[in-house]
Amino acid sequence: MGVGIQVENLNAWYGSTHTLHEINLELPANSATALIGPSGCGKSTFVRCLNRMHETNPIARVEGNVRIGEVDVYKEASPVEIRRRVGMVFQRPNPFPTMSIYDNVASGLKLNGFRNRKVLDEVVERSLRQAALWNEVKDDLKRKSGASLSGGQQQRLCIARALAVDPEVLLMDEPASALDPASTSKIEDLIFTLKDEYTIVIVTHNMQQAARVAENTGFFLNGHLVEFAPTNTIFTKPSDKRTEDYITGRFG
Ligand SMILES: Nc1ncnc2c1ncn2[C@@H]1O[C@H](COP(=O)(O)OP(=O)(O)OP(=O)(O)O)[C@@H](O)[C@H]1O
Repeated sequence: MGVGIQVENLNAWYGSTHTLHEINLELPANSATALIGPSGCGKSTFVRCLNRMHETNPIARVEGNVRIGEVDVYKEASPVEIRRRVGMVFQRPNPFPTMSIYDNVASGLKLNGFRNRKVLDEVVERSLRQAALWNEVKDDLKRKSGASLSGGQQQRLCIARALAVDPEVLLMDEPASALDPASTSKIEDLIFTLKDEYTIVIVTHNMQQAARVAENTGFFLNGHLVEFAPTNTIFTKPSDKRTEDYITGRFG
């Protein structure tokens, strides 16, 4: 099941550059939230703070509180534990190129010491079905490598890999921006069905995509969260002039 995310007074830096300023936000469980805003406004930095990826950069720093369900991300859990609970999918599909499709999906479990073949088989099938890829790859699971799939299939493989460790939250940083329209549409359909079981945060430059998949949308500008509201409100009656200027294409 997905869990809610609470963010309080979140600030982030790269070196001495203050990149995120006092972000306060509550993301409901089992829903999709879209994050929009012009390039460089801090969307990726924000999602990377949710699963402690930000701190993998030696010059990066975070202050503030993030709760994923009941867990205080920065005080009560290790980065490894948080990254198991909070899966991530990136703009460019990044399957392990030399591993088979099967091993790509099973990699997280194997890393955690799972060896039971039957359990692994079940998890691989379930994850590939959830990612709507099973039917396309089931006959070549151990024969084909992750890199031999099309871009759209690779991205669904990465989604399957993220789901295999049973996360509660799925962060998707522009997951469809490198894909063609048909593959994009598959990813959007997937987001729609995955919401039943996971809480989803999706960074997107595509406002139609935000409108199609997300219940709520947050608009970032220069490291500030300008507005957070039901997606329909953001696109039809934004309360801040800057949001209106952005969605009507006056800047960005
Ligand atoms: N590794 C890094 N080191 C230093 N500064 C960084 C790093 N990554 C991002 N930044 C800076 O932090 C700010 C926010 O970047 P971020 O990637 O979070 O924005 P974004 O809204 O996701 O942009 P885009 O839509 O182009 O992906 C930018 O000014 C960027 O230059």
